[in-house]
Amino acid sequence: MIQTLPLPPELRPEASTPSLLVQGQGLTRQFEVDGRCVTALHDTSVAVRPGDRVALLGASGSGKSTLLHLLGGLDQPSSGTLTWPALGPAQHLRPGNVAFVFQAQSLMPPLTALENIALPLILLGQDTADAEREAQVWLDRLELSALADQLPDELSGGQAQRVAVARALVTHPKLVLADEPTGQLDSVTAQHLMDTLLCVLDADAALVMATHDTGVAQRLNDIWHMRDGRLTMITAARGVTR
Ligand SMILES: Nc1ncnc2c1ncn2[C@@H]1O[C@H](COP(=O)(O)OP(=O)(O)OP(=O)(O)O)[C@@H](O)[C@H]1O
Repeated sequence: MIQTLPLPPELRPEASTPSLLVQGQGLTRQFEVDGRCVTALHDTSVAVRPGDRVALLGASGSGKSTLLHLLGGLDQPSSGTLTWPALGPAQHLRPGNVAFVFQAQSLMPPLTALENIALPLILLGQDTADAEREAQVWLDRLELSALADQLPDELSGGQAQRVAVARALVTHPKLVLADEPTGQLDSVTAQHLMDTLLCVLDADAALVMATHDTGVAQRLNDIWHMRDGRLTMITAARGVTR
């Protein structure tokens, strides 16, 4: 039988830590499908701190995407509380403080690689020329300079995901949520993407990444294991931590 983990002290309802990037307590998310209630996430409590590197590991349908969407404010829990103590109210999270990298095909098709990367800065009110100058710096940093003028459908899967990483990080977000970003890449390209992401991520930014790939998960510091909508175990690189 699957049991929900007991709450560590920092996640108990009375605890509130201003430095936490996101804190979820007793999160449940239910969907109605064909008149039937599907519980995608059951009574799950999590906290993410600056500098955390977390892999969210679990089978298909275990609730990884549902949890990521809640943590990034893309969706709301059916019950439970969700706060971003160090980031402010949900409506101020994106773009800027929180960024997503999805599995594939998340770039804007009519925009070039450079324009895609500049877009979050423009949405934040930056002048287009300045935003594109910063985007060019990210293209250079990720060894994508030659692809500046390419449209998304002219890029390989690995190149498109590197552009998506640059677009996510261009605002220096404090919380990066990645939903199987290597899911459609071969293993060499996947490891290259992980190398890039871990190298260019700000040290005080947190990364939470959903993956099916234990090799990818081992590159991060903590592994949150999910099963049937529950967080069943948290492990560190060298063993069970709770
Ligand atoms: N918008 C939705 N409407 C209805 N059901 C949903 C919705 N989103 C998720 N679910 C259901 O919730 C459960 C968990 O889905 P979720 O996508 O979070 O799992 P996952 O672990 O990310 O899976 P995968 O690895 O395949 O992406 C599944 O049964 C799924 O069908």
